[in-house]
Amino acid sequence: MRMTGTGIGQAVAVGPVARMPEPLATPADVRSTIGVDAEKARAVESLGRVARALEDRGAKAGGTARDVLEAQAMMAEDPTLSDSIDELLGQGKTAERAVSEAFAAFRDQLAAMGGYLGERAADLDDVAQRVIADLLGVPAPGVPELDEPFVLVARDLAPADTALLDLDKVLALVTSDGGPTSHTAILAREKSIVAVVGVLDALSLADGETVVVDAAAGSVVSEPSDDEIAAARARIADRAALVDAPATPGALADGTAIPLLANLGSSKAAQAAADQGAEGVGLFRTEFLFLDAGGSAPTIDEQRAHYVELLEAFPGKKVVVRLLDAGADKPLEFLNDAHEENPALGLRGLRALRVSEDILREQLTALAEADKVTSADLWVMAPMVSTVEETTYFVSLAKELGLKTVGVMVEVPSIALLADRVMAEADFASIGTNDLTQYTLAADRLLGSVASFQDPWHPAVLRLVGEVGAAGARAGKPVGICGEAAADPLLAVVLVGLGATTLSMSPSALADVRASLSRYTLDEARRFAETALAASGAAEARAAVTAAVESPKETHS
Ligand SMILES: C=C(OP(=O)(O)O)C(=O)O
Ligand SMILES: [Mg+2]
Repeated sequence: MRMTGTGIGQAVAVGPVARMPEPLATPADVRSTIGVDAEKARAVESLGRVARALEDRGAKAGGTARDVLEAQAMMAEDPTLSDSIDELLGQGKTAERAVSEAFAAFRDQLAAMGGYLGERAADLDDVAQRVIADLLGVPAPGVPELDEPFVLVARDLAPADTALLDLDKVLALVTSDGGPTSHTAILAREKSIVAVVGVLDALSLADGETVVVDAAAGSVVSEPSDDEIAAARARIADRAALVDAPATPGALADGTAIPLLANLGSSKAAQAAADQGAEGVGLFRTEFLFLDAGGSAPTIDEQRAHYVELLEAFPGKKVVVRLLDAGADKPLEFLNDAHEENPALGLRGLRALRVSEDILREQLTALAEADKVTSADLWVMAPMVSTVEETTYFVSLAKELGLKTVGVMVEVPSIALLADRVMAEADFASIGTNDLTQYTLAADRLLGSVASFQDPWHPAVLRLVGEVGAAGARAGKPVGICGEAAADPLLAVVLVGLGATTLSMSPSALADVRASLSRYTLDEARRFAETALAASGAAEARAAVTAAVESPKETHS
């Protein structure tokens, strides 16, 4: 049987299923026999113990996992939750029951919000289970411990479990819940774990049965035939060879160079990206620097130190730093108004920086100073630019403050449509396909209910990319892609056919994209682009290009 979901990455795995144990039963609603104060003491101690344990696991895991686990630890000690637990204890309930009810009420509120917050509901369930297990003195539910490697099947994986998965044991992850922005998906992507999330029938898989998990196809095949297993094993061997192959510069089959760059959010990840063959950095997101600074912008000195560390990791290489993109999915208290009804259409990105121009000037100054003492080739660009006038404003300010190569992100359809005029002002453009898709299809990128619209294969998005590519070629200026679209190996070829001159992506995607580009010439890439543009929707475009790739003769006719 073939089940489908959202695949994360391109890899494939074969192995026996191991199911996550089912959650603990809801504690019975019986009256406490030890009294309110004693129950309160038990609850407080347990919540504290679980919070500390989550923090310890976070410290051990580091990176994104640490942030996720620390957020969970904070949930355990959330004052609103502890108030409702106290209230329930006051009614004579046991600590187990009060914790269960209070967390369940809060999780329902989150789930009802949908989108990013809805996907945090699973995190809350996990914290509740850990506290109840602690109160009952039983082990916390978690990943099974087996001697042989297995495919882990679960409703949804708690961040605490994903973060600490033993990658030698877990061949793949299959979950019945969770969307592309769930923590499971984010962490699986970061750790390069083969994963398919949102497989509705996943829980019908039984312990011990063999499955083929294909992330590229977003499928899970149960009871696979011998041929299917052999084909999957051959792909596993091919991928292993690919990942181990020396990281040559990105190029098409006819030798056209397409530099492959990394998307980074912290200079700490720079060395690992260089090791995975990144030829530079195509998008350095600076929001994290500002989020970590706590309540105000970091000083010029603090910023300079961070930028120097980044630039030093790429001597002689291109590094594109994006100015602070606060607002919408990345709000910052000191720059954004929390009360906007449509923050994605509000004062975000360059619009917010322009209102607080001192912050913009300080960031540009810190970058110019870091550039002076390092040998990387620093480019800077502004996020959420929607007019030619904003382009002129940003380019002239950045140049006045000493930056040499200054460009804009193309994330809003208006400037893709006026790309000629934008390219006359800017030194380069970098297309952010995540936002460009959100704005072209009018679909909030954080909202699960409209996730199906958020597909960069949509010909409307591709047509805008083509406008920018053509304008770049006419002006003789580079056009990069730095949204998730560049990490899709087949779409990457289409984007090059539309005029992209560089591609930037999370480092774990580099090997697959490099291999895919090397299979096609520029002429073929252009033909695939035409095929995609001629389709009427995202699914049709993907299917038409996949068919063209599989029967090359037709594309030549
Ligand atoms: C690269 C992009 O920026 P971010 O995902 O940080 O908004 C994008 O919008 O495609
Ligand atoms: Mg963006």
